[in-house]
Amino acid sequence: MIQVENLMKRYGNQTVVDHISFEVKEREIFGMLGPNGAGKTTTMEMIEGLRDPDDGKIVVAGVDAKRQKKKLKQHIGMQLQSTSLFDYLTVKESIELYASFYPKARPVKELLVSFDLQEKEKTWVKHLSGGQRQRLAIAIAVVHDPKVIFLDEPTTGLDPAARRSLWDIVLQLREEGRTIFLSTHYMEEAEVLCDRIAIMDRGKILALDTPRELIRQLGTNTRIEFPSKDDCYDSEFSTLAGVKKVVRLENDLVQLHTDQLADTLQQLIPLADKYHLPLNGISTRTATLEDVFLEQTGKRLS
Ligand SMILES: Nc1ncnc2c1ncn2[C@@H]1O[C@H](COP(=O)(O)OP(=O)(O)OP(=O)(O)O)[C@@H](O)[C@H]1O
Repeated sequence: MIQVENLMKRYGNQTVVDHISFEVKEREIFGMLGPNGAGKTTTMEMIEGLRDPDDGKIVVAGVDAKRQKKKLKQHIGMQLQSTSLFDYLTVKESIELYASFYPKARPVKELLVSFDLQEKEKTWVKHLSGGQRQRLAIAIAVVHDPKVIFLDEPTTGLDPAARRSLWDIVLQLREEGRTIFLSTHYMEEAEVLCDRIAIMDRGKILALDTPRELIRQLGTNTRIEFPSKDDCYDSEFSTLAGVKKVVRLENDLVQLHTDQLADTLQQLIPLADKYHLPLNGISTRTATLEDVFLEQTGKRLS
């Protein structure tokens, strides 16, 4: 549904999107995960025809995004980081306004129901909660029934309940047969929603696959973390059963990557006893996309 080849964008002498290529399949939720400034918005807005690339090819639903911008608009819906809404229009009036921009639009009532905004139809935009505002922004993005929807960090700033309710909406959009391109810096969001994820940092795609496969490629499935001020015991940690890697984190934390959690812990406790190492605050967890990100970039996403 989307093909991107060798896409590049420069601002001054900074290359913010560095020759990236990828494809998004039909009816897929495709996520771009990366920290602030990674180049996600720039990439998304080039695909949407809002920014001109310096190089590369973009085809969306068979339309050349660089040359056929008018045609492109019929096929795509966008929720930008700052979708313009008018404070003193009601929810219903806002949808009607955006619907009037297109020759054919979905019935307003249907959108109010789909986005759980019936009770707010007469409420001014100014008085909506963050979650309701985002739901309205997405309702407006799909008012012309587009095949492809772009959501730029749709849940940033929302509380957990509003975030989950928005996830349901995104899943529903896919159920309706749409293709969704989403950017986020929340790993959980990427893990829950996305069929495939591109991990982006400094303008480059570092890894691209399903969340499950990205985690599987790490090789070890469990992380043990505990405070450890200096690295003099790290070589001993690396000999513990199951430990494949010892990583020093910021804040005097050490992380053991293991595929035999119970065995590692069984050997770690006597070792800590022997050297009087406090294991206060020790935690164990299954590997996540955060670990994939750490592995790829050497830094934490959150
Ligand atoms: N119009 C512009 N002029 C100059 N530099 C820009 C412009 N837009 C973005 N940049 C720079 O390009 C880089 C990538 O920005 P971009 O907004 O695409 O990243 P992002 O991954 O979407 O981050 P965020 O999550 O903060 O939106 C940043 O260093 C940013 O400062």
